[in-house]
Amino acid sequence: MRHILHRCHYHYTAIAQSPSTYDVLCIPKANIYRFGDPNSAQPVLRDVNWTVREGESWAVVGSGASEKTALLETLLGNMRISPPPPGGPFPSLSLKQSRPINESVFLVSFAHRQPAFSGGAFYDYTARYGVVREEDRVTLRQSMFPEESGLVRDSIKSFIVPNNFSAYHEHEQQDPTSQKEEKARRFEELIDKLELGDLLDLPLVALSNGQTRRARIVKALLEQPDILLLDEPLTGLDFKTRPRLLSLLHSLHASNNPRIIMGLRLQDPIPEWITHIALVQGGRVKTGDRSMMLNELDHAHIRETARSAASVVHTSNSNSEVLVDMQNVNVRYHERHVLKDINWTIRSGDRWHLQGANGSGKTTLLSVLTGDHPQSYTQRAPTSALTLFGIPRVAHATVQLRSRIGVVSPELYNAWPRARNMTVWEAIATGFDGGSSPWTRRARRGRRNWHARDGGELNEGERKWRADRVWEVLRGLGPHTWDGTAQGEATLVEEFARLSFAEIPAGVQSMVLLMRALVGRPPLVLLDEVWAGMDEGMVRAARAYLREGGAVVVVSHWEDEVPWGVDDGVKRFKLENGVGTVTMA
Ligand SMILES: Nc1ncnc2c1ncn2[C@@H]1O[C@H](COP(=O)(O)OP(=O)(O)OP(=O)(O)O)[C@@H](O)[C@H]1O
Repeated sequence: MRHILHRCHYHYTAIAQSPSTYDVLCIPKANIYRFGDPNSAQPVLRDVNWTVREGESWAVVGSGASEKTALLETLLGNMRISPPPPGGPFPSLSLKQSRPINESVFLVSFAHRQPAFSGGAFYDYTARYGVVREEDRVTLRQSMFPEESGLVRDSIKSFIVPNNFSAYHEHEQQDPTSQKEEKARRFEELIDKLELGDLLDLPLVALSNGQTRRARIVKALLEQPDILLLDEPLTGLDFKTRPRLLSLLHSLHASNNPRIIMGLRLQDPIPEWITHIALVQGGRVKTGDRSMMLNELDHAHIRETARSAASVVHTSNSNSEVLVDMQNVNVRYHERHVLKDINWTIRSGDRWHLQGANGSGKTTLLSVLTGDHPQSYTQRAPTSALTLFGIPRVAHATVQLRSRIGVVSPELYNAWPRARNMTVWEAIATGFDGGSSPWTRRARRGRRNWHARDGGELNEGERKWRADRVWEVLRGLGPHTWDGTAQGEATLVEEFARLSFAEIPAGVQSMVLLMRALVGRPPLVLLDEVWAGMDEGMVRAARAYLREGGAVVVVSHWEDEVPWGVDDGVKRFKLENGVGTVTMA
């Protein structure tokens, strides 16, 4: 594609012109490097030539989450632009020069989920389901107004600018009371538009994934940035919330309050109000208006083929073994009755799509099924029953259930320890027992041996089976499968297995956690929002791989992310107002 070399227009030079000609951002023909890397190093992005003008609405679309994120990070000032844009190291030009970049440009990313806050240790995310601990009691409302809720100590209050309104609206010079009122008014409006009103007094830890994501967007908007970068904002949002959010973002963007730039995956639909697209692929950025770039996207976007691939091998029938049997299962948190008399049977070979709006109880239901939820113990006769693998839940040790149910979920991803020096191979191998280390304590002191399910060590035959199985999964889902060529399998797989888990990109970490869930050949696999952050090639490889194997439950708000079609006999379990219903596809 022919690149037009843009000249950057500063705010102060453009001010006499029509407002539509202002440049909001400008990177004029430059390479992007990580800070600390010299110009002789390999740039993260090459020959970027990109101008965003006032009035344009941009999406940054990328095939790999890491490249797309690199461009968004550049806008945040976290990458080095060489040569730098005229007037300074940052690409944002039309903004108030007096405002530091960390106040004027914000990024809220759903592609790269929050890493664990636990300094590298595995933290117990199941704590959310039990009695909420004192330190987790911060409510949604308090988190939005920390300076007023006692969460900020008096001694540091004077260092906090109540909000950024005075810096932002220099000419308005609002007094502190009207600033507060304005912030409160905006808060009410946003809470209403994103339907968070009923949740304001819940502890943050009690919010579902979709509720948390909406809350993070509100929090960022209350900080009044000039530009809000939203990376994959539709991830994990239910189908009713998506148009609401998009319409809110459109109206905010139209009034420059703030300007929105969206990060999207190649496979995501482009909202109709987006006028321009920056396509990040193979270390280069192509930019242009919507109609021109949609052609580029079609070209870049290899349509999913897995659905039409060879038909599935394993399917269930009414004689297949019952793995899970729920009879009148209920979960309550005080007056909130989240699951009401749920009846659900999962058989060997079943393919389930678990559906329901944000907050409808999907994660809660899965946590009952894995035995992580304390209320899984209270589902007993005569009122209810929870039978797992043929025996009542209460008769199972929870650790044993972990080796029989493979799980990938946002909670697991967030909680996964990253500071430890764990290789990709070891991370996958933890899947046999569902813990976070494959080795016994003694092994860590020098003699490496596998954990066994009873806490002891394994014999040689079992050790060999496990090691072979890790390599098998790596061959089935490793990097050579993501580009569809399957080239260089042996070398790629070996090199990949040796990488540090903590240092691979977020989408690749998701892929490794999927391999971990599958490695032990568990009879039941639960995949909750498993595709977040993965690029299209990974999704395609994973979907093709998942067409075989044991019973699988997929949680996704996107019908086309479910790896099976009608012909594969996929069944749907839908939660609505706490009630579950089964529908066949
Ligand atoms: N400790 C708690 N106290 C009160 N309510 C809670 C608690 N934990 C969860 N909830 C509520 O239970 C409901 C179900 O949450 P859950 O995480 O199961 O939803 P979900 O269907 O998985 O949503 P999403 O699609 O957003 O991930 C939510 O409305 C949530 O706020």
